[in-house]
Amino acid sequence: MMPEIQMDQVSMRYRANSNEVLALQQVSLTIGKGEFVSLLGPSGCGKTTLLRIMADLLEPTGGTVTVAGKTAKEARLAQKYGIVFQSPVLYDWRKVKANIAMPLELMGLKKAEREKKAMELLELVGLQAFKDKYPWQLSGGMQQRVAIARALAMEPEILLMDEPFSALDEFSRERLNEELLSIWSAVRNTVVFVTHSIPEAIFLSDRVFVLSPHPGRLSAVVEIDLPRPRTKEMRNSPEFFRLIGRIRDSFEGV
Ligand SMILES: Nc1ncnc2c1ncn2[C@@H]1O[C@H](COP(=O)(O)OP(=O)(O)OP(=O)(O)O)[C@@H](O)[C@H]1O
Repeated sequence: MMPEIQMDQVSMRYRANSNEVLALQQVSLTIGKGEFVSLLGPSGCGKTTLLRIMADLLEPTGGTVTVAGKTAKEARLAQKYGIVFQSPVLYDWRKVKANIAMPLELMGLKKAEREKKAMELLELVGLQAFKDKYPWQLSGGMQQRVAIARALAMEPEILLMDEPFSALDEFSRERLNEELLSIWSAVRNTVVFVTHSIPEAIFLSDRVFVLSPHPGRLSAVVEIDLPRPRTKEMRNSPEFFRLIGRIRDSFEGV
């Protein structure tokens, strides 16, 4: 496995007024190129902090981060990242296709190239029929698919997703999990997915990094040996329940 993201003894200490919070304590991990991993843990364990450090949106107070042999900052400047946030950050005044084409426009691509690429991305996320709608005319799940398509527009080597489906109902969320895997099977980049849902982390990932709070640290790494492609029937399999049990156990004693 070729390493894509390496974190060595990464710590993050926040200072708020006179209080200090140790959000991450000496986290070391390696994520392989083309791997799908989840960062899983209860609220406040430092998942978002860890993701932001990977993306160079936040500088750690200790430790080092290496991304594809570069520093996180170099990787950011080389546009290695696509990011999807919890609530889709879309431009309300732009139609769906124009939202997806936005990064391509900023890169100075010609109109014909932008159109072609935007249509490919719309097809990838199954939203061709909605290309001329405005974001507010779509459901929450569809908006998040637009945000995913836009994050993929620059063909990022790494896709960082911060609880992208947590605002959706359980049914939409499970469907979006399946759709995300089908998109990923076409793209096959490295994905780091933040969630506090154990079944979501299992269903999606090759490996699950379990974090525990106060201070935030890596408490377990669980290999998900379910075959791919993953199917919804797998959610009811004994293997799936065994993995849920294993991850629950790794939280105990925290
Ligand atoms: N800017 C900040 N200033 C001070 N403390 C912060 C700041 N950001 C986060 N923290 C604290 O750091 C810890 C980790 O926060 P973080 O948001 O990374 O956790 P999380 O696991 O992503 O939580 P959630 O699932 O609720 O989003 C928490 O105790 C939080 O209160």
